[in-house]
Amino acid sequence: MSGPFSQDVQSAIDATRVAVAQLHGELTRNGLVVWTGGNVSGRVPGADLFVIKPSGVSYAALTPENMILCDLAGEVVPGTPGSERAPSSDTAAHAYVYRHMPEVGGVVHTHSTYAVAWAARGEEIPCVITAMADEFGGPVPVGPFAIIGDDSIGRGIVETLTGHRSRAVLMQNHGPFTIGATPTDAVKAAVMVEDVARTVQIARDGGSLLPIPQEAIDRLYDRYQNVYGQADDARRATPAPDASAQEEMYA
Ligand SMILES: O=C(CO)[C@@H](O)[C@H](O)COP(=O)(O)O
Repeated sequence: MSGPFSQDVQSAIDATRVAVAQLHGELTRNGLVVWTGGNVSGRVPGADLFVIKPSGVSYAALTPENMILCDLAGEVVPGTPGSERAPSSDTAAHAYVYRHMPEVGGVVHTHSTYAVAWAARGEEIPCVITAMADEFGGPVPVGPFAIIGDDSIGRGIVETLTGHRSRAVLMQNHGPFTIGATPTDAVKAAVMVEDVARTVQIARDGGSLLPIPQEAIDRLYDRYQNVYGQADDARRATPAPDASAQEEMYA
């Protein structure tokens, strides 16, 4: 798709630019990145397009106008604001996720310390606290080692998270990638995965971890996804994998 766009699509692009630019501020506010590491993208509702940050640009300099509009092949849409700059080095990975997971509206990558430490060990985060059962419905899985810049990271994310309750994957030796129904939802998952990575690490440093029975994990997850919060919460737009599929995976 190339411009000029219909008024509806242009409005959606403009709103996505604002949201994605602002959400980068959450990565720095929550201490999930240093310098120019990490990135947020958002699908443009109603169009085969997404918005992502330019590569290697200071967080303080990110604005709606310098966000970059891409098609779902990961190509920059020429002639649009920001298109003169190189997009994020993870653009191909984000594009792959949007192509293969139509329910996903936002993708986030950070280098948050504790999550990266689990990724460096290639170790999934076990589900030993209720906050994890609520948010991720089980352990946070590890994805394969993948080279930056092509489809490999995207393939690893999609292969690992398809049919999985978790909206976060720890790409081995690299770090967390999270998905969500919206860009905000994906940023929330990035904040939460660092929080649980830190807490579980501290717990394990202090002694043995106590597992939560699968049946309790299922109940906590179901309640958090379907009862907690408000009925119009964006994450409700994404149907969660059913419990039986999860049980097979954990068997
Ligand atoms: O780890 C990586 C590359 O996967 C990134 O997080 C970079 O650290 C930030 O890259 P840009 O989005 O600025 O290109």
